Amino acid sequence: MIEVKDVGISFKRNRRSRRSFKDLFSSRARRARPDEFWALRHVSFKVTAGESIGVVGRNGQGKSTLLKLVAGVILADEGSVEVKAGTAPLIEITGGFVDDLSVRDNVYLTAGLHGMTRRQIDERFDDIIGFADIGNFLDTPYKHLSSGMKVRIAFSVITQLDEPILIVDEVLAVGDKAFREKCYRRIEEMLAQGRTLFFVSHNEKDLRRFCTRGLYLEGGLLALDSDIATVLDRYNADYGV
Ligand SMILES: Nc1ncnc2c1ncn2[C@@H]1O[C@H](COP(=O)(O)OP(=O)(O)OP(=O)(O)O)[C@@H](O)[C@H]1O
Repeated sequence: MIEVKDVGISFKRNRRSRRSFKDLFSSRARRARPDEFWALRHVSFKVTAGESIGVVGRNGQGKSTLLKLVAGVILADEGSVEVKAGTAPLIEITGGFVDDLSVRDNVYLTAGLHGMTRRQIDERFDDIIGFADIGNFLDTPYKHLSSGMKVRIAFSVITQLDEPILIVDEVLAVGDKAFREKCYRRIEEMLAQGRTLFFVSHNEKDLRRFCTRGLYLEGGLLALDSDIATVLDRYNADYGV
């Protein structure tokens, strides 16, 4: 379902140092500047349908970047990422929502972008809003919601999409305990339906609960790709307290 081959992506540390016009025409090697670094490099793995994968690693080791590559939000500088099915990503707190649009409009926009018709969205609208349980804020601009409310509505929408691959970054951590548990049950239901999951978390219990396989990123490299227990043991041995 997913094939990531020798993928690399580089970022600039300093946004103000622009690429010169000359750089555009020079080779990739020449373009490698001291202020560029590889957030991910030489990363390869394959995922089959129905697998649930936990991505672990310390802060800044490339976990969210990997999720964004799989979601197609960013493109690799090296190698290839092939994703043979649609993805429902919840990677940033904003959930890809537009700040100035109301909650209602954002629901229609996001679901529409994932191929749902207006009628299909109308049918699921009450379920989406009911699950999020955000009270009477349907016509409020998204930017005025609290972080927890933003995540509630974003999670609710993306889990109502029919996309086979669910991608969830740590954002759920801002939800309150009761809502998190509701989300986790929803994720379990989706796994039982055979969906594929990519999950980033710093919570070992959650990783063990949902994931069968782990990818351990260290310094942008894939340090270990194994069953989740082995990956967590290794991560704990390296950095556990
Ligand atoms: N758009 C960007 N421009 C420049 N640097 C970036 C960009 N996105 C990510 N980075 C950098 O790439 C590295 C990897 O970031 P990433 O968000 O993937 O880490 P992470 O493992 O998800 O971290 P955390 O556990 O803190 O969420 C970091 O050094 C980060 O600063």
